[in-house]
Amino acid sequence: MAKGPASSLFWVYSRKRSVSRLPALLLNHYYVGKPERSLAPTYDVPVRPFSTRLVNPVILTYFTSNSKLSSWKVLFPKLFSSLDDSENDDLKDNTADSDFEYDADAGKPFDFELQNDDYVGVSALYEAEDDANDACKFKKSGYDIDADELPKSEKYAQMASRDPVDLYRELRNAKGGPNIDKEYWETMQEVFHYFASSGWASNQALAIYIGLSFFPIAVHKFRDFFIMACPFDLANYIVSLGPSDAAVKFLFPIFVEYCLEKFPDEIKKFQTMYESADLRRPHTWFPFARAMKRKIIYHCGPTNSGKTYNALQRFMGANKGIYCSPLRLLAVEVFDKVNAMGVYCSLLTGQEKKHVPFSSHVACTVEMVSTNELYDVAVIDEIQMMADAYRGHAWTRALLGLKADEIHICGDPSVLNIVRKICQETGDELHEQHYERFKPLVVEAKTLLGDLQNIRSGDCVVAFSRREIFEVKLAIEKHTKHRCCVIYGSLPPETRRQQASLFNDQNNEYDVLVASDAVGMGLNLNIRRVVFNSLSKYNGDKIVPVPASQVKQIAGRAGRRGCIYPDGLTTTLHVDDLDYLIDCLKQPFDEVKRVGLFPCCEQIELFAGKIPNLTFCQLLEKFGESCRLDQSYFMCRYDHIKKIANMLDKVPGLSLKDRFNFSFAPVNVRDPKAMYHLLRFATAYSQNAPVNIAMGMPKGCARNDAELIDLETRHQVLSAYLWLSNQFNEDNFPYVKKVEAMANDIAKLLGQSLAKANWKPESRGNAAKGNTTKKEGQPASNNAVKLKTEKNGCVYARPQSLFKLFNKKQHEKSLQLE
Ligand SMILES: Nc1ncnc2c1ncn2[C@@H]1O[C@H](COP(=O)(O)OP(=O)(O)OP(=O)(O)O)[C@@H](O)[C@H]1O
Repeated sequence: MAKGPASSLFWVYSRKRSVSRLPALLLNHYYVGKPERSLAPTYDVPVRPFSTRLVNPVILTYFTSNSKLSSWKVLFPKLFSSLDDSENDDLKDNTADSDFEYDADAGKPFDFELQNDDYVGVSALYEAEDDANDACKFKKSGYDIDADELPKSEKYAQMASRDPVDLYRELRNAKGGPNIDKEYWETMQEVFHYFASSGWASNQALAIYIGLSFFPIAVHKFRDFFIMACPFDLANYIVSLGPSDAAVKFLFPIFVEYCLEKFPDEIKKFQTMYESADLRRPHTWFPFARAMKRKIIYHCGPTNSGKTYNALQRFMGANKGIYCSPLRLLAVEVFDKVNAMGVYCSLLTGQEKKHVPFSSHVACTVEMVSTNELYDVAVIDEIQMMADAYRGHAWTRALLGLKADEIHICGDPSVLNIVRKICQETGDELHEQHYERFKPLVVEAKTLLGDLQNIRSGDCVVAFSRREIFEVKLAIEKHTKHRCCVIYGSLPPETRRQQASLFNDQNNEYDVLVASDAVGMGLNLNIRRVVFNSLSKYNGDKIVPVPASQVKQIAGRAGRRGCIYPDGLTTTLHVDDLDYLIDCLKQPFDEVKRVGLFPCCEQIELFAGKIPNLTFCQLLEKFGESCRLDQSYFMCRYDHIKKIANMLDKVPGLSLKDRFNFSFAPVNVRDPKAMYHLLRFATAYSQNAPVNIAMGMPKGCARNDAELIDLETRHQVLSAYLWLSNQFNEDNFPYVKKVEAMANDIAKLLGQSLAKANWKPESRGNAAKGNTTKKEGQPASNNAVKLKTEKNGCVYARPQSLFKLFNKKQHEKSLQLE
């Protein structure tokens, strides 16, 4: 039986005799103040401890914040409990029943923590009442005061302090229809609507195994029950609170009582699910690594400080080593470099396996790392990616599971503290080596004054969308003598490398690089100055400022040691962005509090065994809803995986493991063509037929943006084929050689197309529909002019300086205080 607060809760609940221990446990948990671990994964809403700060704090806040009532600072909070009278009596006395193994602290007087924001509504309510000062007449034990004689505030105070169990019992035993008028009824509806959408309440409900998906249904039923049975004074009080956090916190313990009684089956079901979706203590998943005494060396510093270089020295000197890379591109670079230095090294990425005879070393992408093999030295590059919302789990798994005597991890300081914590749990010995940048990065205050004609040789212009990248390239090539290379995420690694070499080579006309954030990692480039075209980007939802850590990482690419421009410069295109850039560079690294995890296939299989008859997509969803995590971890986002899983639900004959593997295939889920091919592959595989590629080669270079996007998609499909051939039995994927050749040819075509690209870019959606707005040969000049107009027309949402924002907030606060 798991020992989390939630499980202990259920344990007491499910034991008939000890039902009345429930409040004691809740109380203790609150009293201790810091739960050992979070109850469930919550992605946006911070996980709060389950507590009894539910009813009484409303009144307590009032009492404790009122100097006249200071004698009420220490109170016995009323507990909420089961409905068994005999057992409740024990609690009402606040005396511990030794049979029930009460915690010694249960029922002791304590100060409630004040959470002013939460209770603002109620405090304001009290303040509005002149007669509030008389509240000290009210005694907690004095329920015998005639309620009708009390001023309104006292009535509310009395109501707020009532035992939720008593209240629930009254409601349950109430006879007849609702006692409230229409206006009240509407406000009550709003209150329950607020309750149903409260992240706090849904999180707290997990403690009694009311899952997130069942929570709204439970609230709905509770609402119907409550409104039908609600007496006037109670309705009056709820209406006075209105749809507010105070109302939620008042209602919640009554809701708990209601759920415990009404939904035992649902609770039991969710408990079973909950217990099989256990992602706590992930370090124990790797017993062999735990049996080793590993030495972890954290190479900690900013970009271009020599971290990876030093780690690779140890890697090359080892008898057997593994290098784990964040990108395929970087794995290939290390593979080439190490072999060139005479150390036999194989390559292992999702798409390619290159076995070098007699090799004792391997360069792989971090997802491909083996936790079965034993190594002398392992290197995990860019360890801060542990916090990545999508891929973080791969780094976490590598750090926890690698069987290596010595593990070198390279990265910025953002994850230093959490790595320290993890090492304490794993028992590994941690050594820290701190680094400084070889040469400081200099910010050019002049900027480009909004004019791309101020671009110079060796500049890298960074833009955060494919569209912007091509617009900038077009403008530069139109208005200056410079030629541009291009690097962005959806280009194949081979093309990115080709573009990087073209830019690095001093003997050609390509002297400017236009790139997305993909330039921030992995490529050694001869960049003299990084120029930010903009500092906002679309995050799939809205336009947001580029995070400071990313700005640092990208700016840090300027002036790398060993390149022809060792002094790094950075600036912005527009003067208005300069403050934000400077702020970002000045900021210390944000400390990462949680790192990513994702269940392995076996964990999902185990979970599936508990709740049969669900599709794979539903299984993933349920797992995400019900899984438990320690405080240092979050479950990685899996919306893209779910999209593929959802599509494949229509393909019969695939095992759960097949579905799991297919769902991780590296395709852009927003690209319908790529998704279509993936579906085709899965269908053929499910029928045990040879999976064919069914895709021809394009005749030549792309002549417009739609054709360029088409090339990118084709490469992606080929890449997915190769990836799948490595996950499944190769017999099912018999065209690997052909596909490899096609992928190489397309990567080359892409390179050639980029060199010629002088057309106006389109969005992927338009291109996919074949909706080309620009025909071949259309003059580029109009586009460049349009580009300027768009810029002036505020298409770009400029991020504000963080310090300015901070000062503004401070100013607003002081005004509010005044
Ligand atoms: N001691 C050294 N001798 C020669 N070259 C070095 C040395 N240390 C680092 N370099 C070179 O400096 C450049 C930056 O080093 P490295 O890649 O190790 O930095 P980093 O801190 O890991 O940066 P990033 O995180 O951006 O990769 C590389 O080209 C590397 O080869």
